[in-house]
Amino acid sequence: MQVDLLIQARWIIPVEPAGVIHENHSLVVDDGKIINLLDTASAMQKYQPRALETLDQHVLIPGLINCHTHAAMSLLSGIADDLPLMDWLQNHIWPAEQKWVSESFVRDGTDLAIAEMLRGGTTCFNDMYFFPDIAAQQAVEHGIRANIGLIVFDFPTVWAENAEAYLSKALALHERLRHEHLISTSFAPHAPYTVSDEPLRKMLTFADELDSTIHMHVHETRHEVDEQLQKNGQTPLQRLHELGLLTPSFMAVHMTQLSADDIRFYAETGGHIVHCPESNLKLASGFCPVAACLEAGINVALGTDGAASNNDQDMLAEMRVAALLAKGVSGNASAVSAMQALQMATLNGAKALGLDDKIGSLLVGKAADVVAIDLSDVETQPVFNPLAQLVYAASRHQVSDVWVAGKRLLNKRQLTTLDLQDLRQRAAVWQQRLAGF
Ligand SMILES: CSC[C@H]1O[C@@H](n2cnc3c(O)ncnc32)[C@H](O)[C@@H]1O
Ligand SMILES: [Zn+2]
Repeated sequence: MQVDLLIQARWIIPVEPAGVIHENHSLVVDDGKIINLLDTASAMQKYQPRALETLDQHVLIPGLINCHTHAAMSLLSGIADDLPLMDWLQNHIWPAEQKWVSESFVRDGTDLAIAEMLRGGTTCFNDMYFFPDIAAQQAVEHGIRANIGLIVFDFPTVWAENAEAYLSKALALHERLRHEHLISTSFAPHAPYTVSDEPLRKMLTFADELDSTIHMHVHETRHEVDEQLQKNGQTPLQRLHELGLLTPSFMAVHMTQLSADDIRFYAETGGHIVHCPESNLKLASGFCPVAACLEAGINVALGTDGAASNNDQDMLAEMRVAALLAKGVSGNASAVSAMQALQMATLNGAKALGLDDKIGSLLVGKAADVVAIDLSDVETQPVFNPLAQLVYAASRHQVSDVWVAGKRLLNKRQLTTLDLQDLRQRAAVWQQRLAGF
């Protein structure tokens, strides 16, 4: 039988079923989808591939899903470091965004982030930023999968002048992107402290009508919770629940401030958590009690956050930090195993985005969003356990090949849809512009 692509790999970790590691198996791809996963000897008998890839020192995994970022902020990496969230945001980032963020900024910044993400094995990103139309356009142009945030604030920014305008732009953009096969959308109200009740209620009506997910920063810092408690006598989570936002369509990003009661209650809502351990550590915001959340049955995905608070878009690193931090925080070396960390970076992200029928694992029938990592480097030898080497030792420089919907976007470390020299030049222009800021 003729097929588009056959990838022979030394190891394949499909993520579903959990815990399985195949050795000397092949992934068979046709028309952008996985059509079989079987031992290589049988695969070679059964299929005549139009393209054959032999990766005999590599581990194959599902594409990593960066479930929370602000891609274009890659152009702001390093402009304000070593500060707590509100100082960083109000005194540095928001003034810079107000002055510099434009369509061309978002185009160049998103391209930079897409290149970094693809070179690090990320095949899908969940974005929340100004000019989301441009982020979507760049994702389509470069062939990466993206969930685009239809942003909502309650004050004027470079994207819209008031809540009404954010919502009408959101609806128009959702309509425009509806038929893009690599693109989905979420409503993305920035945070409980930047959007008041009325626009949240309106947004929820639209989200219900369109059966849309919602993506929001929640309980990021102690300050956020204390300030809202003082103002309204409610925590942000209690307020969002009263407004009806907390459902299985809700992604709460950060969630570093959670009591045992909060965890129990949030688990009952069916909402998802997006854990961003590196950004939380760098801003000293705290940490999400991931082991307890998973134990309570909450789906926890992983994100990098923007490169201005991380300062990279490296999901392999995020996985490792998530596993190590969970062990440290819980005092339990078994908390967040290597397998759980990989699930958080793949299948759990797909579940949070409502895309687990399409991506997140290497099950037959899903899209061929696939990443190969070369474990032959001395740094990852010997390979007693490819999963442990992947999570605890491998670096993103070992990501050799990446496919999205069967299209090869990284070929032996070379990007196929982006030019590094051009990216460097565009980044340099923005660096000069912003230098005096
Ligand atoms: C709605 S556009 C995104 C908006 O969010 C800002 N931002 C980036 N990182 C964080 C964070 O960790 N918490 C809160 N807000 C953040 C970004 O600068 C944009 O203004
Ligand atoms: Zn964020």
